[in-house]
Parts: sequence; C-alpha cells; structure tokens
Amino acid sequence: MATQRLTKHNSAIIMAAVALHQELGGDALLLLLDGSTDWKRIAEMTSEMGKPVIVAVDLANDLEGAAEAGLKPIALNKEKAPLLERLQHAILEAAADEFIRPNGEVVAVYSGFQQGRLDSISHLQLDERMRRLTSRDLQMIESRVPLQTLKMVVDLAAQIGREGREGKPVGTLFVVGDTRKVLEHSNDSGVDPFRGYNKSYRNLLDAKVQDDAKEVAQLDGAFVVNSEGVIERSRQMLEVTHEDLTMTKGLGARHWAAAAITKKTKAISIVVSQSTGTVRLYQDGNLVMRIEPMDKAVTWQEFAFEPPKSSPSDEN
Ligand SMILES: Nc1ncnc2c1ncn2[C@@H]1O[C@H](COP(=O)(O)OP(=O)(O)OP(=O)(O)O)[C@@H](O)[C@H]1O
Repeated sequence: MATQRLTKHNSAIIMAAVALHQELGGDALLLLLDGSTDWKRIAEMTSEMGKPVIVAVDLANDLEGAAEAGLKPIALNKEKAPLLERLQHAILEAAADEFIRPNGEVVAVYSGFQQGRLDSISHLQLDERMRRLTSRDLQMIESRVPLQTLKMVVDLAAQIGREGREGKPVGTLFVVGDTRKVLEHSNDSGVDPFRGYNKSYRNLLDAKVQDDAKEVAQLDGAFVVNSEGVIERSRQMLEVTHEDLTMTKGLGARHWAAAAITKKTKAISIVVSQSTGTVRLYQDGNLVMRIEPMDKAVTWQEFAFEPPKSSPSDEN
C-alpha cells in the first residue's frame, strides 16, 4: 500500500491550489497522489470550495475511506505510466464521471519532479477533442455493453494507438459483447496465446492482462471480448461480408471487418488504425465514435516530463 504524506509542504501546495481555484474558477480540484493519505483532512482543507475534489491514485486499495470523506476517488491502474499519461487519464475519468464538463476547467495538483512531494499546480482547460471520450458519448452505446467495460477497452485502444509497441505503430481490433454470435463468424488466425487460461488471466480490467493484450495486438486478427471485459479469444479472423456498408474512403480490411461484425451481431467494435493511431467505434455497421490519438489531441503535451524514479522522504 502506497501513501502520500500530508507534510507541511504538501498541505501548503494544496491550499495554494484551493486559492487558485477560488481566483480563476473551475469545475473541480484534482489531486494526483502517490497513494493513500488522510482523506478527512483533505476534505477539511478543501471544504470551502463547494466543488468536487477528485483524488486520483494508482491502486483502488489506496482509496479506502476517500468517498466516505466526501471526495471523488479515481483508481488509475497506471503505476508505471509517465506523469502526463496518468494526468490525462485522471482528467478523462473525471470527465467521464461528469465531475468536469467537456470543455470545463480543472485545477490539478501533482508531483511533477519528485515522487511524494506535491510541487506542481496547473489550471487546465479540457481540450475540445478530449470531449469525444466523455461518458455522454459512450453512454449512447451503453445499452449493450456496460459502460465500465467499454471505457476500459476504449482507453486501452487509445493507448495502443498512441504508443504502439517498441516504437512501432500497432493496429488492432476488439469486438466487445455478444461473444457467442461473434465467435460463429470467427476463425483462428494463429495460436491464441490467451486460450486455456483461467478467466482472471484474461480479464482486461487487470493491468497485467492489458499489457499482455498490447503484446498480442501486434499479431494478426481480432480480440473477442465479453461484456465483463474478459478476452474470450484473440487472433481471430472475422469471416463477414460487407456489401451494404458505407465506409470512409481509405479504410482497409480491418475496418471493414470491424464494421461488418457489428451489423451481423450486437457487438461493438473498437478498432485501432495502424497507420494513424485513430480509434473508431462501430455499432450496427455504423461509425459511432472516432478518437484521435491523445498525443495530438491534448494541447499541454509540452509538459511530458517524467518524475525521477527515486522517492526521497519529504520531511519539510
Ligand atoms: N477479417 C478480419 N478479421 C480480423 N482482422 C483482420 C481482418 N482483415 C484484416 N485484419 C487485420 O487487419 C490487418 C491490416 O489490414 P488492412 O491494412 O487492410 O486494414 P486497415 O483497415 O487499413 O487498417 P490499418 O489502418 O490498421 O492499416 C491485417 O494484417 C489483419 O491483422
């Protein structure tokens, strides 16, 4: 269990962020923390704001007591990710939970330079294009696949589109929901590395499984994922015809198959283009959402620095 100490220094930074929020306004205060802390004290320190105080940490366990204290907890599951990615993820989650309006503002507090020591305050405006990932958009699609599963797969797909693997761009396809029917239209394109494993080793809600999926995404074929986020099969070639689909010019076989399978089944396809990193969602044969790679979408990209790995204790 990781902790974030409320030292005199850290408390002063949080109070400065509250003052900045009062001065400039915003939808919420976001505290990106290294772990569990005295949630009640944070709630007291921020009580006069009258706005949501979002506390984001990596592990759900570390958030115990935060909601009871009146804070809005977010578990990032991104322990080793660079600061910018964790910050983006926290903001997207907060937007998806509607704590921040799609083009709203937020004051964020985080450790930009040294772990355990809050040293940075940003007053951020949600980028126009980040709006695509808010829950209102995803909720339109929710009726068939739970929002939690959808958000998680979309997030993973966006990560794959943005990062690729080992410096190379990666394209892939997730077909989520209505698994039994999807499998009637699928064939193995090679050895399925997930086959035979217990469900817990195939659940995409687990960060380790997401990592395995990123590896397998480099291989041919699609992931067939059930509504709970469990990979039922990977490396599947979808055998679907697509005569009566209207598709954007320039999209190839992967995108056609992605759209076509949603016409034949109640599944939702989430496809990452290898050439552009763009993520597209299809339902009923139609494109229902398009997400450009985050790197390009977020205007504060120049803040992409990583904090040092060591974490000297902060006694000030
Ligand atoms: N029917 C299918 N089912 C599953 N995967 C497929 C199918 N057809 C193609 N693919 C996958 O898509 C890959 C790329 O194909 P193609 O370049 O035609 O797709 P695309 O839609 O242009 O996507 P990208 O933008 O990623 O290149 C193939 O190597 C294969 O892994």
